[in-house]
Amino acid sequence: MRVTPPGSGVPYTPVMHLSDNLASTVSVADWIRRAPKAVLHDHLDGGLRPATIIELARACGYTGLPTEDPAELAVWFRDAADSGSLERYLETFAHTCAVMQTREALVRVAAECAEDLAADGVVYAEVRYAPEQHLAAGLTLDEVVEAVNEGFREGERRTGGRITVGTLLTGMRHTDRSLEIAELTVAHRDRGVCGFDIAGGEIGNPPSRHLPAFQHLKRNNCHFTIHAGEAVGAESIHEAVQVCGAERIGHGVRITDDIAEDGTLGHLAAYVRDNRIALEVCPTSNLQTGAAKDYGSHPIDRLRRLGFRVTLNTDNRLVSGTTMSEEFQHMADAFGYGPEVFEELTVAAVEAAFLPLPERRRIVDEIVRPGYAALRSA
Ligand SMILES: O=c1[nH]cnc2c1ncn2[C@@H]1O[C@H](CO)[C@@H](O)[C@H]1O
Ligand SMILES: [Zn+2]
Repeated sequence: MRVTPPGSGVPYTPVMHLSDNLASTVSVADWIRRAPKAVLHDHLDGGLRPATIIELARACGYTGLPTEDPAELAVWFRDAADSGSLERYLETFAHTCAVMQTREALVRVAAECAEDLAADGVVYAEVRYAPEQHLAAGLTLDEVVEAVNEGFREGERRTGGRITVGTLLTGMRHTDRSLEIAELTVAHRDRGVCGFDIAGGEIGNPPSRHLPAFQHLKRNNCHFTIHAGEAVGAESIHEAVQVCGAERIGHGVRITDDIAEDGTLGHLAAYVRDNRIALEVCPTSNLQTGAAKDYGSHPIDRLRRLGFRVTLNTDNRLVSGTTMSEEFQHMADAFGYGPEVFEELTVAAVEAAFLPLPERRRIVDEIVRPGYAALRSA
């Protein structure tokens, strides 16, 4: 049997060993798509619809796109990002950011993002972007945040409330606006913004460069995560957690530098595991940037078995050519994961969400658990 998961355009031959209590009439791709999912690490500017980029480029007069054919553009992004280098991966964002400079464009991209995630079975999402990258046509930082929030509220409405989306405001590691973005996060908290992040090229830009931003967030009891342990090893994770105070780690897969072959944890790895610091793992993106060799040898499974709070994420749906369903499928193929493990990963993500505790519990108890129970009895 050959089935095509949503968004991939690539035929799959699913591994049919996911029998766990599931009626055999339900295909693997089908139950994966229907399974409730939560994504904590998804970049707004890395997940646009190709056709939208082309339309927005025409509207704003951007002539730098490599092609005006949507299918070709999707392939171009995935291939260009598939270089083994994080820096090259990040170069592709010049095209998406170029067309995300007006209020209308931001509202549209955010609304479509909510729709696309919901269509893929995502019930809770934290979507991040760097407001400083959307000022070229004259918007202010506040206007950028308001436009994106408006788009997400519109997208939630269009899906009939099937998804809840919060945003994380990202400061870029190579610029010096992180304190300003941290202040913006505090100013818009509880109004669509649930936290802060630092992203961009990791080499040469340690998180401690942005200490004043993190101190401001801490003084104001605000949540934040930091991209670390993607292109640089465990020392980057150490800074993010111990110097800056990150509650979650974006990627974090290089924590394996601090784990011996026999599974003995060094002090940093033990601290991360024992404090339940969530790792926002993005397998396909890791393959493209060279942080992992292939799905089968990706450390996600080892980390999960060692008791780390592992979550599964897309990073950039367009740039990495993926969806949550496809990430699930890759994990099913590589490690034989079935509904039990996906339920565990989804609950872990909701528990690590930057949401009030009662809201996390509501999503787990009223949406995630019942959703998986319904799948099992299908
Ligand atoms: O995996 C990643 N590692 C580091 N930075 C990233 C990654 N994915 C995207 N961005 C960066 O975050 C910005 C805001 O969304 C993007 O423009 C991109 O430069
Ligand atoms: Zn990322």
